[in-house]
Amino acid sequence: MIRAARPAARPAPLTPQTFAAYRYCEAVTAGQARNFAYGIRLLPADRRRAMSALYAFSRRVDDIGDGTLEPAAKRARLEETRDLLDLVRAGKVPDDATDPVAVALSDAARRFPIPLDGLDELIDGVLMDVRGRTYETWEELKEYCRCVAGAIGRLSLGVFGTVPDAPGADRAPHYADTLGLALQLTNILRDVREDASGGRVYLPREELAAFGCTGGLDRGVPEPGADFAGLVRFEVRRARELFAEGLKLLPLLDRRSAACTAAMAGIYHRLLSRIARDPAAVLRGRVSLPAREKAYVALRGLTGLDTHRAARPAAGRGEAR
Ligand SMILES: CC(C)=CCC/C(C)=C/CC/C(C)=C/COP(=O)(O)OP(=O)(O)O
Repeated sequence: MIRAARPAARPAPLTPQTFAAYRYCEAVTAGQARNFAYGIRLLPADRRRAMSALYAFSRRVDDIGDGTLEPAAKRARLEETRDLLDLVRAGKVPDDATDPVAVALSDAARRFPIPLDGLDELIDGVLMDVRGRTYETWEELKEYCRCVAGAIGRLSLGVFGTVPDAPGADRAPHYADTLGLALQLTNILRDVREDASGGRVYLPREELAAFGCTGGLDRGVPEPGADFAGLVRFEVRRARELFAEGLKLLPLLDRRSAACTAAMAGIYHRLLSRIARDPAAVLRGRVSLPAREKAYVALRGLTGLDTHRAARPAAGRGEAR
């Protein structure tokens, strides 16, 4: 079980090489984490660095999956990444190794009880993508979401820790995992058209069929008679339930980790509300929040305000349901 928010012993100072490696990971995070960077920025330096290392490693895995290589080459690259992870886990990456992501992740894993097996799960999830797996039911899709997002929640919790003697702290991994599911389902709704045009359909086949949405999403034009808005509202309801459960994590975290989590979740929760108000928007393009709104949500994360709103049931907020 994860307990202390900080390692007990006074941490060793960073070597120049690990400092440079973290700088690289922080640049990747600042440049590419359009949403999550807002939360990560709220953490104290040691946790911010560790989260950047996790982000940079995850980004690499994701980029292999989303890239243009042939499936066999993608699988080979993913297995190479797994081999690198084994070296990190075994403590066999020296500070002067050439790969800054491996150096930073190794240092982070020495400082925090990060359950690195979560990164194996991420690789497994991306392998499902590469193999073109589709999902018949929510139960099946949930397994995929657990690998690619629930695992990120559990890895993050390793960096955050829980406050000492918090009642119910043993539930923290479950809440972190569930918050990851909420984020991933939101992501799947947001990217439904882009993914469909790349030949990837994540939403459960039986649910697509129940709403008559069996084709046309790649062109942004559901088939005649399809109830696309109904499908989206159904998935939004599910995502909101996952948010409500996952956000029970917040009282178990210290203020800065709670702020980071609240900012990440708050931004995605607002994205979900936008999608709920106008389901067809996801067929027209990528739904996103303006930078100033993300900054505002992050600020509210620091005060706990947005999180409480996200954790409340959504009834009566004037959105299509
Ligand atoms: C406890 C805790 C911190 C839980 C959170 C777990 C977490 C951060 C999961 C990430 C999953 C996700 C939706 C990734 C999308 O990345 P992307 O690069 O597609 O995102 P973007 O396009 O929105 O920037």
